[in-house]
Amino acid sequence: MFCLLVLMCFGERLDEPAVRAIEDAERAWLLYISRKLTVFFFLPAVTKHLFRDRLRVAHGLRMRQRELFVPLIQARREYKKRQGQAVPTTKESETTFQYSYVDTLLDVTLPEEGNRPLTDDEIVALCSEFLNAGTDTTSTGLQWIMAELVKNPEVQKKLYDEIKATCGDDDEDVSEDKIEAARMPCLKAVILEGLRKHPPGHFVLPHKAAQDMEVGGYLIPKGTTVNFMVAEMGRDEGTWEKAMEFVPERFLEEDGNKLAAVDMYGTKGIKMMPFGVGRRICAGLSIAMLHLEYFVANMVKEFEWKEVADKEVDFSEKREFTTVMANPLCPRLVPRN
Ligand code: HEM
Repeated sequence: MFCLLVLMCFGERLDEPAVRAIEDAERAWLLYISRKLTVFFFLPAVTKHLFRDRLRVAHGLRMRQRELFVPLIQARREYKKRQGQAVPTTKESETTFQYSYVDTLLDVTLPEEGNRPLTDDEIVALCSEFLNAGTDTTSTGLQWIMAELVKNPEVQKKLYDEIKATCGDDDEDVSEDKIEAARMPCLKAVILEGLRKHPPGHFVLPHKAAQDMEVGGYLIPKGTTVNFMVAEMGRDEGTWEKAMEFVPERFLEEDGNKLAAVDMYGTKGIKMMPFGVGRRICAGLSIAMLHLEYFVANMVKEFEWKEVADKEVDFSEKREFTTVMANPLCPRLVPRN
């Protein structure tokens, strides 16, 4: 997942050591900021003096990201300059992709600051956010979904039948085009049910009340930090029948052949919000859904996922950057052919 996100971010297919170096730098940054920097939410004018060593360490970690990212950003700047000219048949054309997230950042200008472009430091921070936001979330979601498929073989069988009906005896991947063309309602329902029961983030990012609000008789004063109990919403027995069971059919029309209307954006009402809702909704919702559909479909197409006797699926949770399986999934994979 990380390799894929690095490619999308910088538009370059890097070799394994280079990807690992970026992954290590990102993990170190993420662990440090989530464990040590939350203290600065409180009285920052005071805490920034009391805990200045923490700021120094965080600065060092950011410099490491800078060291790794800036050459890639610079390469992309030069690639963009050359675009329009004939692309030479060199190593570059095999490993360099036509579009990347960095390209979009290089095009950004800030009208309120005299139309200046983003600085390298700002681009580094945004790339870091992109890599962190898009990897652990999707891989955590994927692990929970596969765990449910191991525990519910009859659902896995239904999904495999849908995949076979879509691909026939085709040996190739279940491609994005096939998923879109065939619609694959069972696949989509499995993903939605997985995200309802096991949202990778049990909270969204901290939000702030823009004005005084009354909610359920309580005053939320302007400026208050607020958050939302994402997991509890998806597991609410008042909203969802058999909330703690894995029932993808709840997202299908009665005849089971069509996906029922699902409002992931919260425009009509909010019953689950694994990606948040409203203005700050996950910027990667569509790509995340596509990644989950693609990986689940292909992993089920290639293997039957079975429970192992002394390594039963354990749905206990552990809070890391996302809420992961406390005891990671250890299934037996039986090749389909
Ligand atoms: C299953 C996978 C994913 C889940 C469950 C997920 C969930 C979320 C959630 C809950 C938020 C916070 C929303 C809020 O504060 O209201 C968020 C924000 C964000 N996500 Fe995702 N995400 C996923 C995948 C991705 C991917 C693949 C990308 C990028 C490629 C991405 C990029 C972002 C960004 C940039 C933000 C910050 C948006 C902002 O602050 O305005 N996410 N995501």
